[in-house]
Amino acid sequence: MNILAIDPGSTSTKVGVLRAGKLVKATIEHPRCEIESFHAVMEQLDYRMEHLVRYLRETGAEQLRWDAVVGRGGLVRPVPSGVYLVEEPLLRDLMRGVNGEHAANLGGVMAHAVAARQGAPAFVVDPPVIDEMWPVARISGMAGIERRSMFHALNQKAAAREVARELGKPYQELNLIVAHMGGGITVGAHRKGLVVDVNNGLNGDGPFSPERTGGLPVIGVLQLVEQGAFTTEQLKSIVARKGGVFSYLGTVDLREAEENAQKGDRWAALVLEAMVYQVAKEIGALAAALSGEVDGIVLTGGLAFSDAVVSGVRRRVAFIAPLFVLPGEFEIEALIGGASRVLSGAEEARRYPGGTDEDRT
Ligand SMILES: Nc1ncnc2c1ncn2[C@@H]1O[C@H](COP(=O)(O)OP(=O)(O)O)[C@@H](O)[C@H]1O
Ligand SMILES: CCCC(=O)OP(=O)(O)O
Repeated sequence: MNILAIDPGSTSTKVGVLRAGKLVKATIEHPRCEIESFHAVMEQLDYRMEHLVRYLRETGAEQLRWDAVVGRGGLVRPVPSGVYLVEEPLLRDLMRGVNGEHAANLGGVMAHAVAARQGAPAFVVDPPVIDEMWPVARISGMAGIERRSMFHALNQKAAAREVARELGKPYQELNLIVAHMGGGITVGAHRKGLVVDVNNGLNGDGPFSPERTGGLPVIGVLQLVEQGAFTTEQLKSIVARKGGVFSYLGTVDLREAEENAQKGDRWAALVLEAMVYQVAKEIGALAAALSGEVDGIVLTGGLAFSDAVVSGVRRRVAFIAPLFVLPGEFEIEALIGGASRVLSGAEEARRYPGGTDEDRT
């Protein structure tokens, strides 16, 4: 089988080519200044496609006949976990960004563009909006504002399934707490195969991260608006891209922040300790949500490469359950895996619902 996987991130496009059973992965980096010259995510489509096509040409993959092309799913309407065929309603919702702007919206659109040239199917797998939250987790504390499922679903599910394999049990029989710790951080309670509670990774919820604020004291935010310190657009950008470690230390690179802390920068050390503390608190909260019935805690994402982060979280949560550390992310493998399961008939591709405005929540 030949499968192409496309995983657009904020400043890179990760690519996976499965060819004769062998997976080759690559990261196409996009300089921040080039990305920032676009106003909207979808305006980057031609730019990202040019880079992708050049990569495929240079690696000799342009000539391949794809059995499927699979992209990271975006911020579409809430859907159950699974592999989705990219058809008109899904394509339209990705392009409109019905649930928000994010580079991931480009994944399914790019996959469709490549696949359509050859009449191959295009898929997305476990988009960030998959919604398995139980009703009690949806109540926010204010009528009219609902907590919504928006998280690193693809990597969290892949990491959880990997730990289930290690434990020799089906994912559907385990209770796991998975912390994806990258530029953004989401922590999910996986109860018997369903993510029943998770912080919204983009809208200001949960722990702060290298580039996101996480949950903030609401009155403090309102005061900033009243004082005219920021427009709402600026605040949204801080919440999603320029908050967290960046707002305190001026970098989103944890290695740089750790180096400064090791050289004696006590403020940097305190900020990093606070991030670790908030991750541990989130894990503890979800342990309570699962009534203490936790088979394992999984740490994944780029920050799981950091000994200081892992040992800091371990120190505070080891009493709950055994810790599994899977540094980095497995999104390309999860995309290829999803497409392979559909092509081999092990799983049926799901159809994204019709997509009329009336349907939308
Ligand atoms: N070896 C490492 N030690 C500490 N931090 C690391 C290491 N490798 C990557 N990181 C940090 O992980 C974060 C990026 O994680 P990643 O999962 O790649 O995020 P994303 O996919 O969200 O961009 C950055 O803050 C980066 O500095
Ligand atoms: C939480 C939704 C997905 C997301 O935020 O991904 P990145 O952290 O890779 O931007």
